[in-house]
Amino acid sequence: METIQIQTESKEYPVFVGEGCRNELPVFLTNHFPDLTRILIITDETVAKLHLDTLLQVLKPWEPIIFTAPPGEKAKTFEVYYDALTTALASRLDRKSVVLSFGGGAVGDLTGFVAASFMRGIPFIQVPTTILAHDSAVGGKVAINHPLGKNMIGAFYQPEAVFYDLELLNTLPIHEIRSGFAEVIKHALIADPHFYDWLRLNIHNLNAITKEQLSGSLVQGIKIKNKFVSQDEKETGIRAFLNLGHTLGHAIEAEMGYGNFTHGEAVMIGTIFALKLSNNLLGLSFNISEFIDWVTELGYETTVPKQLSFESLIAKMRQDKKSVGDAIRFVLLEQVGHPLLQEVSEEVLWQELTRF
Ligand SMILES: NC(=O)c1ccc[n+]([C@@H]2O[C@H](COP(=O)([O-])OP(=O)(O)OC[C@H]3O[C@@H](n4cnc5c(N)ncnc54)[C@H](O)[C@@H]3O)[C@@H](O)[C@H]2O)c1
Ligand SMILES: O=C(O)C(=O)C[C@@H](O)[C@H](O)[C@H](O)COP(=O)(O)O
Ligand SMILES: [Zn+2]
Repeated sequence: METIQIQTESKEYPVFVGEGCRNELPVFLTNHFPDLTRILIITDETVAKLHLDTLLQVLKPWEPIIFTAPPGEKAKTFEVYYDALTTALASRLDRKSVVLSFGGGAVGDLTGFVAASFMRGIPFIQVPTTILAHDSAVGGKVAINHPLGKNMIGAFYQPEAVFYDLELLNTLPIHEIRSGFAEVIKHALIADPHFYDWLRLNIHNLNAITKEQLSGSLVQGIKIKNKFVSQDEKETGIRAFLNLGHTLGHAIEAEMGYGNFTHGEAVMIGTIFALKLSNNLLGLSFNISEFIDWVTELGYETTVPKQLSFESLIAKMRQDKKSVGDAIRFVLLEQVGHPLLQEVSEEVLWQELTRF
């Protein structure tokens, strides 16, 4: 088992990564929460069916309360958030209780926001079950969606610990592996040219990725995320670089209807778009066609879905959290490993979308 220590301004906490690391939960709970009253597990229907028994075996002495959300982005609605809070209240959670997220990024984002807002904040622990969650379970961005924009209602609220048990990833379908791996590629592009080259040379089939390749990629992704989050917890500066591919990616997710396009697959299209902008506006010399060939081999879509209009995508991008006034800002690359945040005019966006 590997431990990565996350050090933010508001909290320091461990991320345990390894097969079977869920078994360390009881010792952690006993040591860190001697007065623990109740545990509320927030999960989703799919994860509950596949893995909840395994977790309950470990947490048996605490007789946890369970709230089961619908799978995927449907977990990140105001209604589900409200229902989860109702369960917390009806089950008489108090400030000595712990909320535990058991699922992917959607469940994690929901759970974190429940924990952040219940009684103005009670502790929470992340037990992620997707590849994507190497990103979402770390760093404390918690949120639900609004029809007008992704993750628009939320908080910065760090977990007490992350138990990333890689055994739980074995049941992921290929499109979720692909979605999660897009954030691994993003982490490499913004921070680590050697890691990026290694990925491009070694990863050609996401169905056949070895355990060592996967755990190595996830650990490296978490370390890169930590580098940004530890210096800029609340995204006043460099944390925004973790948003490479997300300006267009979030607009695609919202316009397609949340859950109809996976987060990572939308981010990959957004990343290709940002790389093209970087080549055209910053003189980045990046071989886009080679990149597109590689990610096509991995099964990613590489263009904006035909049914989406540029007007509506640009309107959504205007509402992105990185926008200042009406100015849309993109994370671009000067080089692999050297990101920057740059305003891109709507006129340029329109031109680039037209030839994308
Ligand atoms: N907070 C952050 O920093 C951050 C970072 C990246 C993404 N996100 C958010 O995370 C979400 C996407 O994350 P995700 O893809 O993990 O989300 P998810 O929770 O929607 O999981 C994806 C799907 O996989 C299923 N699933 C989960 N674990 C499984 C398992 N072990 N086996 C089989 N199926 C399983 C889920 O039921 C769901 O249908 C988005 O809402 C995105 O905005 C947040
Ligand atoms: O942690 C961050 O910061 C990120 O930007 C990570 C992203 O992968 C993630 O999708 C995040 O939820 C996006 O944040 P948002 O502020 O653009 O909603
Ligand atoms: Zn993301």
